[in-house]
Amino acid sequence: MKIIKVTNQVEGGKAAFDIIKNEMVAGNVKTLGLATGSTPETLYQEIVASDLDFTDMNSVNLDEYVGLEASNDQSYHYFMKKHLFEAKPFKNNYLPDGTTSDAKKECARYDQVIAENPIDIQILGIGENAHIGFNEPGSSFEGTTSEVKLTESTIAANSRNFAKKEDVPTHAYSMGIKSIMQSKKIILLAYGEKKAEAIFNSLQGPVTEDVPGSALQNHSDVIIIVDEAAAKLLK
Ligand SMILES: N[C@@H]1[C@@H](O)[C@H](O)[C@@H](COP(=O)(O)O)O[C@@H]1O
Repeated sequence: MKIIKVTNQVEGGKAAFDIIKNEMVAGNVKTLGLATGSTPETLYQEIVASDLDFTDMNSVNLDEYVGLEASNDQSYHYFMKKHLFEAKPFKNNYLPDGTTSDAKKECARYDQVIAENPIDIQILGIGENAHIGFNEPGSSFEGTTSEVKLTESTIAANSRNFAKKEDVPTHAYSMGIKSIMQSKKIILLAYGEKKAEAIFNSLQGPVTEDVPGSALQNHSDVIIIVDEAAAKLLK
């Protein structure tokens, strides 16, 4: 596990961009695993401002809220379009379909998408409770795509993006930890003091399903990009 400390989120976006660019130039990337949330926004800004071409590449996103149409401005489809896909077209962009009510079928479909598009580099943010994707504490490390019930703390944290807390969906489809761990390379980004505990527990605490991010300790190629505040509990 390599830890890169940066001064702020803009520098973090640049550091992640440089890694992705080098891997792309070396011909190592066919499929990029993407994340939502405010954390990867500066990385996406770097990509948009660059001359990198994604038209031969595929993207696979981690998750989507259940019940939100792609046109809903709170959906992760919408987020990705706005922050990346509109400016940088890919061959295919895959996300779970939040409007499908047949959860079993949708999760099987998404597992198939992941199997057909092995992820070369997976970008991750982390929740304050150390969730990755939407895999909340207690999620199995052997899990594949599933419908997840969001915890109260995740709903509270994510409510800042919604008009009111009641608008936050209670469920999401999320890629499982097993699938995340099958990515060849993982870049986890975290900024701000609110993430300090999650970063410490994930990187230096025991490896346990109570801390989803701690699964990353078992991966052979993980790069953590953190600012001082998120790194402040690390020893
Ligand atoms: N499902 C997403 C995660 O993938 C993301 O890492 C997390 C943190 O969001 P933020 O980057 O806005 O702090 O939020 C959501 O729950």
